[in-house]
Amino acid sequence: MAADPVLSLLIVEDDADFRALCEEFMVRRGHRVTAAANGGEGLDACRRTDFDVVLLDLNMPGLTGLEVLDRLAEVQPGVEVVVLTGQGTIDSAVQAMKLGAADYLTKPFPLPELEARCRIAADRRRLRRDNVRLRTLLSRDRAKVTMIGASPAMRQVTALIGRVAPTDHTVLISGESGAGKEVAAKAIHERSRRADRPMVTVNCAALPEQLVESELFGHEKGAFTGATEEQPGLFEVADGGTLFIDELGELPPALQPKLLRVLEDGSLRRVGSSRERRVDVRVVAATNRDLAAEVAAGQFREDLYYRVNVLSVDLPPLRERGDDRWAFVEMKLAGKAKLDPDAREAIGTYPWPGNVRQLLNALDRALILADDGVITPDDLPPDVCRTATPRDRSSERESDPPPAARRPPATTLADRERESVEAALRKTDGNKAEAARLLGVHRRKMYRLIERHGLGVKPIADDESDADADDAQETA
Ligand SMILES: Nc1ncnc2c1ncn2[C@@H]1O[C@H](COP(=O)(O)OP(=O)(O)OP(=O)(O)O)[C@@H](O)[C@H]1O
Repeated sequence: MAADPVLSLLIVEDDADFRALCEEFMVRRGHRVTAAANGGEGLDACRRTDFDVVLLDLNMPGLTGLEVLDRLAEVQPGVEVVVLTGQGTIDSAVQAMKLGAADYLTKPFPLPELEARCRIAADRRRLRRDNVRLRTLLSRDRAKVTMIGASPAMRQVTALIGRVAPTDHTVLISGESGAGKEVAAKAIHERSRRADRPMVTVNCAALPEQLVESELFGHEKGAFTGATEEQPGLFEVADGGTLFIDELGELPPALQPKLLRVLEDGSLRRVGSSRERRVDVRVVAATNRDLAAEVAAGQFREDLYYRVNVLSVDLPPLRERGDDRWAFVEMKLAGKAKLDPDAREAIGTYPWPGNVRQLLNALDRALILADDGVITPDDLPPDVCRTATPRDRSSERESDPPPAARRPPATTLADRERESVEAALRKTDGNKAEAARLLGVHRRKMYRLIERHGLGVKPIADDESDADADDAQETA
C-alpha cells in the first residue's frame, strides 16, 4: 500500500512547550511543519507558504485565534484550520467553526488524534480542489464551437460531421497539427445526443507514458507509488458523454488492448482494481499520423484501428482550403486592424505548415505589433514574410522562388507531417522547443516526430538546453 500523504502544517501556538510537543510529533510522523509563536508570525508564514492545514490556538496574547482565522480567509483562502482550545472555551470553538474552521480539539488531546483530524481536514481540501479541477475540465468544453471555412473541402467536412455526429459510433479524425481536429470533435459532440453531457479531452502525447493508463482508466488507492487516493479515470468522468482522445497514435502499445475492450463493451478496470466497471462513452479520436501505415508497420493494433475507424473525417490542411484563410483573418482582425497589401500577399502565399493554429498565432502577434491599425509584413513572423515576395521586388520571384514553392506538394499524411516538421525546424534554426511551439505540439511529441522522420537524433542534453531556452524565453 502507498504511504499516507505528507502534510504541510502550520502550528500557531503561544505555549512554547505545547508547540514543541506538537511539532516534534508531527515531524516524527513525516510531515513538514512550521511553528509560529503568535498570530502575527502565523499570518506571515501563510503569506510565504501554502499549507494544507493550520493548527490554531484560540487563546493567545496579541492577535486572538479568532482574529487570525478571520484574516486567514484573505491571506490564504481555502486553507483548512483545526482550532485548539482549552477547557471552557467551547463557545469560541463554535464561533471559530462559524468563521470557517474545519474542526476543533479541546486540550489535552492525544497527539495521534490531532494527526487524524489534520488528515481529514487535508482530504477535505484536496476534494474541494479536485472538484474545482473537474468542473473546469468539464466547463472548458461547454462553449459552442463555430467551424469556420466555406471552401469546398471544408463544406464537405462540415456535411460529413453533420452525418456522423448523431450516430454514436466511434469517429477517427485525421489531419495535420493545428488543422482543427479538436474543433471538429467538439462539433461532432455538440451535434450528438450527448450534447448536454460533457466532452472530456485527453491528449496521449502530452502525458508521460506511465500516466496515460491511470488518467484514462483511473486507479485505486495504493495501486502504485504516489497513488494516495483512488481516482476515477477520464472514461468515468466522461460517462454519458464523449471522450476525445487526441493523438491516438501515441497511445502506448500496452494500453491498446485495454482501449479496445472499453470500445467493444464499455467495460474497464481501474489500475490496481479487479472490479469491472461499465461506462457509456462515445469516443472520438484524432491523429496526425497515418494510422493505416502504422498498422502495416506493426506499430498500431489492427483490431483497434478498425474499431476506432468506424467513421473517419479527414481534415484538409489549411493550404488546401482555398480562401478559408481570409475567413480566419477577418474573424481575428474583426475591425481592429487591416492588412497592408504586402502583408496580405505574405499571408496568401505562405503554406502555413502549422495550419489554423499557426495562422491565428501569427495574427495575434501582428495585432500586438501593428502601428495605427495597419499590419505590415514586419508585424508577421519572419518566416511568413520570407516566403512572400514584396510587390516592389516582384522580379526576384521568378529567379529565386521560395523553398516551399519549389517542392512538389506532399501527397500522404506522413509526407505532410514530415514537411511540417522540416519547415518548423528550418524556421526556428533547429530549435526543437520553438519548432514544437510553432506547430502547437508538445515538446515530447516533437522529439518523436523528429526521430520518426529521421530528421536528427536527439542527444539527451538537448532536452535540457531546449528547456532552458524555453524557460529563458518565458521569464524574459
Ligand atoms: N474550422 C475552424 N473554425 C474555427 N477555429 C478553428 C478551426 N480550425 C481550427 N481552429 C482553431 O485553430 C486552433 C487549433 O485547432 P485544434 O486545436 O482543433 O487543432 P488540432 O488539429 O486538434 O491540433 P493538434 O493536432 O495539435 O491537437 C484552435 O485555436 C482552434 O480554435
